[in-house]
Amino acid sequence: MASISLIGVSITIICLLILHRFLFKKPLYRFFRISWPVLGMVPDLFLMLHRIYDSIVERLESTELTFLFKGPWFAGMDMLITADPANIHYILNSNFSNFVKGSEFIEVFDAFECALLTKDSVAWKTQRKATQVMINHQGFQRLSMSTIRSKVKDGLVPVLNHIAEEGTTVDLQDVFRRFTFDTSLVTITGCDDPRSLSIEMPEVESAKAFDDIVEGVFYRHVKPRLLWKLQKLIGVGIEKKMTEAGAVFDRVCAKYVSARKEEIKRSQGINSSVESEDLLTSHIKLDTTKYQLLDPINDKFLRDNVLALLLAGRDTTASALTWFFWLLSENPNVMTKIRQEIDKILPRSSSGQEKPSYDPMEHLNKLVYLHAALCETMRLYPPVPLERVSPLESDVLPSGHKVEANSKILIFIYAVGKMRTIWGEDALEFKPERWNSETGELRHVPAFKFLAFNAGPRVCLGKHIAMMLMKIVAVEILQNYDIKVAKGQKFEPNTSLFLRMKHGFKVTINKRCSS
Ligand code: HEM
Repeated sequence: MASISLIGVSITIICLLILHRFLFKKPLYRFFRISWPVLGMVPDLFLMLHRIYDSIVERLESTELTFLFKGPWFAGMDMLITADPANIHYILNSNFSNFVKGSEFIEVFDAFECALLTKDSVAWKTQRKATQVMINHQGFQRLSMSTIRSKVKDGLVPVLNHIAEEGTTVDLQDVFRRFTFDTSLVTITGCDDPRSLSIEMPEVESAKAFDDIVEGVFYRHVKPRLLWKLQKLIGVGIEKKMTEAGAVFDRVCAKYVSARKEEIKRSQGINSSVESEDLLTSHIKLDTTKYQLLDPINDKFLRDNVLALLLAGRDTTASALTWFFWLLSENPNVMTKIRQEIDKILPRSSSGQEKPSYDPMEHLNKLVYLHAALCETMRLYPPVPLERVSPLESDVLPSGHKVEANSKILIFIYAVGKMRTIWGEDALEFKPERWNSETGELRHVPAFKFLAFNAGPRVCLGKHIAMMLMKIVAVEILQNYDIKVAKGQKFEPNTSLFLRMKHGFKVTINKRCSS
């Protein structure tokens, strides 16, 4: 009886709060404060959905960087949210073996079941070692560099030139997502089909399927487990879309796998020194005497890894590039400084010229201010905004918070870069200078303060390639084009696995006169 009246009181208060929000168009309070009977903090979550990231940032700042989000009773949605570098260092490094992705993470990411992303313990260690060897392989590095350059020349430049000539507006975020999709597809599968970045901007079935899977995985994170499982069972809503997308991906990937297997068969014994090698080929050729836990004979193993590598490389770099060009438009002095550095260090190239005027390996590392501006972008807008882990055994974090075995911990990467206690009073300002020393060199920043690429033993394996790709694109655009942001847009992050711009990034483009 008592609990029924508690529910009644909760519902009445929530209705009043919602009414207040709609009548006065502003929230009663700015961040999660109240855990309601039965419903936990879900009403607050609902009221602040339109500014969820900033609400969590404010709450973290007011609670010494860690707080417990309470979900509804029995929904299994309680989670400890932290942005505390001491906790993060403990979880991702000093007590790494106790913090795993966990069984619920694997359920949520079931489309990636056999991939490195979902592995823990010994299986993760073996697979990470194998993937690291493949990514560091000279053949893959060569393929990545030549693919990025050719996609700039044959994909990006013609599209930017076309937009400039037509004088129309384009969504630069969409352009970058297409660019990184096409680039990743070649370096991961060895296939250059379909090409999503062209003047026609075609809708590509596999890119759409990929988006549906990512969207579905995100909703599984925020819905009660029983609800999405039920939706999956009866095949409705986003779960239905995910199943259909999985089938598209199975079909497309089977084509890539058989093409690579054919190619390997054809080239057997012909050439032992590999000029360039995509990651799918490296997976098929995996030495199972060395990596006994891996199963390259199994097509599902290959398919899940292709999908996970696309996930790792596509939206991450596209997101960082989008926020980078927006921040430059807001900070023209930074843009001028980057252009001056490029002009000083790189020989001038004209847009899309046949041979690059610089050697990426030799010259790009010298662009320290550009490097700093990219890091500063990802500090404020980390492409992967959060990371989820689960303790194997109950533990106490350096902040004093107790965490039970199998509970959920959310490392809120988005907040880490915004905390005044971590980055100083100017934390919200875009200042690439904070990454450079007085002599202009790159300053060392502890990985647990700058988490965009994760930290500790599970740090991103594609960081070097991602930085090269972003620098090549940035140089090409800054040397040859002026980007003008279209008026009347709102710039805010969406809520997804990746930090995209919710409404896109519409710009007009002018070609710069070469001096
Ligand atoms: C700006 C671009 C990128 C950012 C911000 C980024 C960020 C991250 C983050 C935060 C993680 C940890 C994910 C987790 O454990 O849940 C991660 C892992 C990983 N990343 Fe990246 N990434 C980027 C580009 C790339 C690229 C281009 C590749 C591939 C060539 C790549 C390959 C990987 C792999 C294989 C892992 C899994 C490591 C492991 O679980 O041991 N990443 N990345």
